Amino acid sequence: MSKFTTYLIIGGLGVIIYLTFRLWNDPLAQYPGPFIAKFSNLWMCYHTWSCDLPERVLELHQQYGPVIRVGPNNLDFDGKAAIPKIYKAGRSMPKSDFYQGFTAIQPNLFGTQDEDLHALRRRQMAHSFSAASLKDMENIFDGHIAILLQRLDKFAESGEAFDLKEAISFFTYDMIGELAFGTNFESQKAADPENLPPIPDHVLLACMIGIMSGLLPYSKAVVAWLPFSWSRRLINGRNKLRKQAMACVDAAMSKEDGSKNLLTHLIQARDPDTGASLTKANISSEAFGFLVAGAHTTSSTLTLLFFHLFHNPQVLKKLVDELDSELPLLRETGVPYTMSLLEKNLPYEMACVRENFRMSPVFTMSLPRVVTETQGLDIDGFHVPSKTSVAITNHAIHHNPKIWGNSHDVFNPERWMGKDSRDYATLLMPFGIGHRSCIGRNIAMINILKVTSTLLKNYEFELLNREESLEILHGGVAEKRGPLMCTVKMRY
Ligand code: HEM
Repeated sequence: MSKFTTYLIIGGLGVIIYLTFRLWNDPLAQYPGPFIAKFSNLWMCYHTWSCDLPERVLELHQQYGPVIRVGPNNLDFDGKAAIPKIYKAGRSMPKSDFYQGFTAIQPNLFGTQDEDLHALRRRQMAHSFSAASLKDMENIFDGHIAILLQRLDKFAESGEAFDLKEAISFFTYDMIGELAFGTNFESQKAADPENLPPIPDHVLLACMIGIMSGLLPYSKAVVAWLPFSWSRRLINGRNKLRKQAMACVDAAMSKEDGSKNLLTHLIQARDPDTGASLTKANISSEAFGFLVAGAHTTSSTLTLLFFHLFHNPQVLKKLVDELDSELPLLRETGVPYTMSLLEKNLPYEMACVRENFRMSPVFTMSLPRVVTETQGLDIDGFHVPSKTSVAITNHAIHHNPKIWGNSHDVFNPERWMGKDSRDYATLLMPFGIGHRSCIGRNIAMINILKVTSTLLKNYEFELLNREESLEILHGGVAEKRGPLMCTVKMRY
């Protein structure tokens, strides 16, 4: 027998012994799911890479019920009783190793598993994200919206068809870039997709590494050395983004021009107990986190909202009627609507925004937490052993027919106008839930409300392809597949 055959037999025996051991010694054996998930995270990895993981998770819940097994140590729930157990238990349910995949400079507010560090950073940053502080930065939002309006005016004058998804992406990257780094990426001006930071690639890479951390202890190092063009593309994208972030922070720290944005707030942030400030590496990793967590999420949400509105003409008409009766003509003032005006009274617009978050949440990666109680934890009537990773996939709970009825796949803002809307709101988790939920929620809402109101008040959009059905790529942060091609006319 050749040496190679001997090694092959020994390797094969090793695999058989491992699999048998896992099957006999499997604390999650009772939970249904794909067979391969009993042994490995490859099922999750494959579907993350295919950008359809949330849809496969939804199908499994429809087949097996409220809890499914998606990895050797991973359960996914889709019932309302699971929400407080997983996301409102504070420090007793910390983030899992999945989040290690997101560290590009240092662990930041989003990715850190250290609850003390998280609490300190959240205290240091809370003020900059408050509604009052954002009012001081309203000029940043308005400046970039004004450029978006100029671009749309040109399309209206020429009658040329254009990609609204791309126009929104340029706007959002410039806007969040200026908030996070005090730098205008000028992608609206360049109108070149090559200028956009490679955030979707970074997020996809982070999710793949995060999922593999349960499979390979050194997954980050391993991915860096894989000889495939796709892994090289993702790694290069991350390196480019990291360099860009650090250069912007260097420039902003040396300029001190009195401008107010999230970066200048980070530079001034102090530990309330010790007075210590953040180091340059701390600041870079937080600003990097803002761009990654805030730009693609906001632009995707806006694109999906417009897609749903344009494909539901009755809803669109009702919304435009509300804007016409509640808001003054914009061209008389010359600047986008102020937050104080929009906050006032646009219940139907808010219902449309909520329904879009329900139908098409964009932060659709799994948000796993670890059970730390030594005796395990009962979640929605199921006993979960200690150290298990548990999550709720927001796409799956948002489409659970037991909660939303059989019309869960219909875009129907009316469901947010009725008496059940308060209960529904507790089940909507586009921004996560609990102490690790989105700190940038106010920024996202300001953008969404300002852009939606301003664009629909000023323009009438015509889709190039009315028959197009919605396909979503779930690469960690979801986006509509392909462009959203339109023509546009001025309304007045
Ligand atoms: C529509 C837009 C947005 C959506 C859907 C969204 C969604 C989310 C979700 C689901 C989480 C929780 C993740 C988890 O539990 O692991 C989160 C956290 C976070 N988001 Fe957002 N986000 C949006 C916009 C923003 C913006 C504009 C910023 C900043 C400029 C931002 C910064 C963050 C940060 C720093 C965290 C970590 C918070 C913590 O752990 O304390 N997000 N976001």
